[in-house]
Amino acid sequence: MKLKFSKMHGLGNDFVVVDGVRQSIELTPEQIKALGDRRFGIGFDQLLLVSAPERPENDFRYRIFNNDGGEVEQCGNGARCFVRFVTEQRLTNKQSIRVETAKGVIVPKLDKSGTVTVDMGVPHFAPAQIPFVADKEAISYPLEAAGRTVEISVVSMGNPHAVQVVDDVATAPVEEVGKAIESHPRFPERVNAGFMQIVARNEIRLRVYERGAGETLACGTGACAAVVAGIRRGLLDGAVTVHALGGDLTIEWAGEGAPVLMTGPAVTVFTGEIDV
Ligand SMILES: N[C@@H](CCC[C@H](N)C(=O)O)C(=O)O
Repeated sequence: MKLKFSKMHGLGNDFVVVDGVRQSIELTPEQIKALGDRRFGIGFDQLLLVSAPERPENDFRYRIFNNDGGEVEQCGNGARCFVRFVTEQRLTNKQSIRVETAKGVIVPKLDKSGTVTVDMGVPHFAPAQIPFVADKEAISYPLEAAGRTVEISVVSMGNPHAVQVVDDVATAPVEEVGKAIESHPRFPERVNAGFMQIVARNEIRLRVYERGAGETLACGTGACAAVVAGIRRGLLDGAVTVHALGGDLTIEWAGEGAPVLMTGPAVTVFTGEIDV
């Protein structure tokens, strides 16, 4: 089968985006893993499969796969690339698009400047909703990982996040500790591990060791989770610039029960066709 795709990125978090509206596509986890190989395949952090919605009031459905082949619930940078993709491919001319994900509908909007703002939905904190093994809900929890005790906040942005505050992201042991947290037994569905440095009440630096992909240059849901965790810990105010390795995002959150808004760029690098 010939598969047409676009190679895209959001701040260097890179994607292969596939049109499942006009092509009929079923990919196995092994095929996704092979396509994701940076030497023998195309290479990407996540593959996004765009298809027709299940419910008529929505515009599209999109499914997200990590480069280890596993399907996940949500992807912030991917949501922005999704909007640019359906616009560039002329699958819609709407500016505000309702898209079904594995964890509900999100509503990204393409701004006139070319950036995309996404309503990423309401964050959740109850251990069962992450899922995270804990006796009761708390703002933060001590966790043993890679021979140290770290203090993490847990946040579900549809997908699971564990965020810790560090003095300096440049020297934080992201690979070692991130890997240990990602597959820690207290996270039965694994987790994305965020390392956040507070620069000011409206500015952070962030690195994320992503579940199923390793450290990426940026993680949209990770940025949302970090800002929400920082606000709940009393360290940040409601609108924050997040400096990721690949560039900046703006994250806004009005507090408990409110949705998180994420604004940032989405770029098409090239289009192609590959045999699968
Ligand atoms: N890069 C993403 C998140 C992708 C999914 C994540 N690795 C998971 O397993 O939950 C983003 O921009 O949010």
